Amino acid sequence: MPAPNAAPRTLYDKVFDDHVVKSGEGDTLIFIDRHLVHEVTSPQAFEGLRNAGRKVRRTDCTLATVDHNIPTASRKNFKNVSSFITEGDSRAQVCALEDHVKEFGLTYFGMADRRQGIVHIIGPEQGFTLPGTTVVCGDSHTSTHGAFGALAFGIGTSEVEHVLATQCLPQAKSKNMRINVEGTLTEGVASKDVVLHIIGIIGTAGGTGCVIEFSGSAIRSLSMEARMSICNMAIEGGARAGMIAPDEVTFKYLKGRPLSPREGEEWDAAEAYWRTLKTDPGAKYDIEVEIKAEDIVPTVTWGTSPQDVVPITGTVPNPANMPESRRQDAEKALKYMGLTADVPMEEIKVDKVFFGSCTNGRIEDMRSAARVIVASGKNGGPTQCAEGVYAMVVPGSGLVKQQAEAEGLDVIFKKAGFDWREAGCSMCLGMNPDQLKPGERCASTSNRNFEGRQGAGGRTHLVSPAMATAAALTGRLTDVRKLMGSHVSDDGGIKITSYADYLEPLIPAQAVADEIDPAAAAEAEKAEAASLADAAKHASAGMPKFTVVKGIAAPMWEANIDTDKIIPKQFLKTLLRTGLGDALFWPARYDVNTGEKIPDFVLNKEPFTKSSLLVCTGDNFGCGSSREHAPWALNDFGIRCVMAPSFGDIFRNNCFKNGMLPLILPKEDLEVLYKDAESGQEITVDLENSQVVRPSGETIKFEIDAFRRHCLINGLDDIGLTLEHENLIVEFEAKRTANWPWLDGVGYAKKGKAVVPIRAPRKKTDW
Ligand SMILES: CC(C)[C@H](C(=O)O)[C@@H](O)C(=O)O
Ligand code: SF4
Repeated sequence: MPAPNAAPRTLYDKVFDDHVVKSGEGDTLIFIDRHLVHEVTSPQAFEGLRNAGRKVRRTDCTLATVDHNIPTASRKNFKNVSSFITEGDSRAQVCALEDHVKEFGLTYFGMADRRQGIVHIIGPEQGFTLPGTTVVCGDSHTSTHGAFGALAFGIGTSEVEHVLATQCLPQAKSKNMRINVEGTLTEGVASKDVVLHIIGIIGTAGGTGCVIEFSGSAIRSLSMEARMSICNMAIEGGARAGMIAPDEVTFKYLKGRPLSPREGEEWDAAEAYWRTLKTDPGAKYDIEVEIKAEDIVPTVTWGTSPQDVVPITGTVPNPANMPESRRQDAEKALKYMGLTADVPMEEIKVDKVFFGSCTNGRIEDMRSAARVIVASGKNGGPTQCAEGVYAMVVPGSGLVKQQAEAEGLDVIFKKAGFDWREAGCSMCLGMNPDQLKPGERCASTSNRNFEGRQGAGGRTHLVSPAMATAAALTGRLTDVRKLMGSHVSDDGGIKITSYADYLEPLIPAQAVADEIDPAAAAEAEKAEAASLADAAKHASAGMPKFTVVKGIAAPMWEANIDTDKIIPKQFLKTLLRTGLGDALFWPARYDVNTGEKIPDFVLNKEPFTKSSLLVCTGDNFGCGSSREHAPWALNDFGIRCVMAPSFGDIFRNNCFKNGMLPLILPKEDLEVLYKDAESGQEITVDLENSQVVRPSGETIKFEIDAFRRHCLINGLDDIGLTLEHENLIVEFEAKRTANWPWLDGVGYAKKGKAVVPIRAPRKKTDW
């Protein structure tokens, strides 16, 4: 592709430019190459599609699986979802996805398919994720796929519907940020330690509004799996996406995957394009961070935000030594975590160990953990889980599990007393039965240590797979290097197999294409085009309008109010967009033991029970998960506008999609409005005149993107607006087929046809 402009560009600029369907006023409309779908964030999207009489535009570029809700117990006796999942809401959500994939003709890796697993594990595993592609999913950790040089980001449910209907998304261009890690990582330091260290430095809001490119010799030295762990947590650094330029390591990983370009001419063309995907010399980054690999040691979190990190060799931080702005948050975190300042981290005892998640549920993670068990034995250290510690290993996909079993890793784990489970998200967020009890402390290889994340009242310490294993063996947070001793770089004698032995080819495209009658296919394409053109005519004002909102404003001061806090996991199992108001801020609003309202919490106090605005002086409101349930819950409570110094990117987008206003204001103005809010007097947010009116009548002017403002004031439905550009989308698709033919779902069936799931070769599903 010729570069649209001659100035040196970053990797992000290049991938963005190559996907522009339409630029001009407002956001740029970009084409989406790959859409991953899971059961939690899709039911309302499919419902919206059905109600509007729309179809899934590109079934060949869409892949669905179930991961969040499913039990990780043995599937030996699995017959179907209805009989296997006993918890009603979880079952309903999984069954809903099964119905939707049938209705809309999507490729689906269900529980009886060994390729089922966490969305962010199966995409790369299948070669669905490719360099230079745009990848989205209704899930914040979509950033994982950026490890391939893809532009991959999480979206909310309204955007899921948008992509299903149009295969496009309106996107604002993010800023370019580079994090350069130079040098050699020292023994016993994993990529998880690198990313925890980075987040400790930049903070959870450090990457807000940016796409981070991770570069430098230390990053280049990492395997694809280790790179994925880094990009996975770019979202914890507040970034829209994380990216790493593709190189030989990437190409080697992708060769032979079921959905990778086919070897020969197609592969060669793809590789030639991929080699152009690197930042040009002289390209400018808006923010640059330099990190020395040698400074990184095994790292662990102590608090309730992923930025609360400390070297394992350190002590629990003392809020008294922190800057004033962080003190209150730190005291609250220590209280929640049940920790005392200045205690050595290695003295902290754990009750549980969780091994898995989209951060660290891959085969290399399993190997590194198994190696610790073997090395500890060789050193005369413990080889069994410490007394009273329950440790679970949850592979990220059925194929990871199968490969680990072929390598004998399951035996090493089981002998050491670990529980060997089936694939899924599991205790990473506990939407299934795998949860911590109140007060329980867990060393976890996952990515979020928010309050209540792994279970109400549970306490999470984020660590690498090796560190999690060390904690399981000793019963406390432990510097894994002590257990490894001289065996720190030893392979532990573990038999390594090739992933290729566990991948099965999908139904060859030709086999399915042959079955299609060309006349019928042409007819179907015509009908599809007509239906899309018809849908375009219905570009409508379908959203509630936002003009002027006058009302009580709830004051809040905390920084990093994440979407888990706004609406925790147990309320994500709904199939509706409504009815979540009572659950808003559930962990802070209700007593975890009695379920009674906490009188001190602002929304439980008069007059704030009737708030229609929220003023937050803390940064990064709505960070974390992509759950659109957060704005839905605020909306259902009656809150139409949140004012804060900064927002999590996905949350902010989700607000706009629901006719709500996430308003960024300077801290000084927010301090003033906070006091007004505290007084219980009404504040007016006047979008028509771009001003906030204080109770005194004094006005505070604000700026907001003109196009967003126009859409909010007129209640314009984004999908309808995109469908008005049907001709441009068709044009882009034709160009895409000509330039990047491997993206047209080649490994799947012909465009518009779903792949028939591969049958399990044996009856039992316990692979
Ligand atoms: C359920 C989903 C919306 C959520 C996310 O976006 O991250 C989940 O995967 C999580 O990790 O909290
Ligand atoms: S972060 Fe956890 S819950 Fe979210 S997708 Fe990854 S494994 Fe699943």
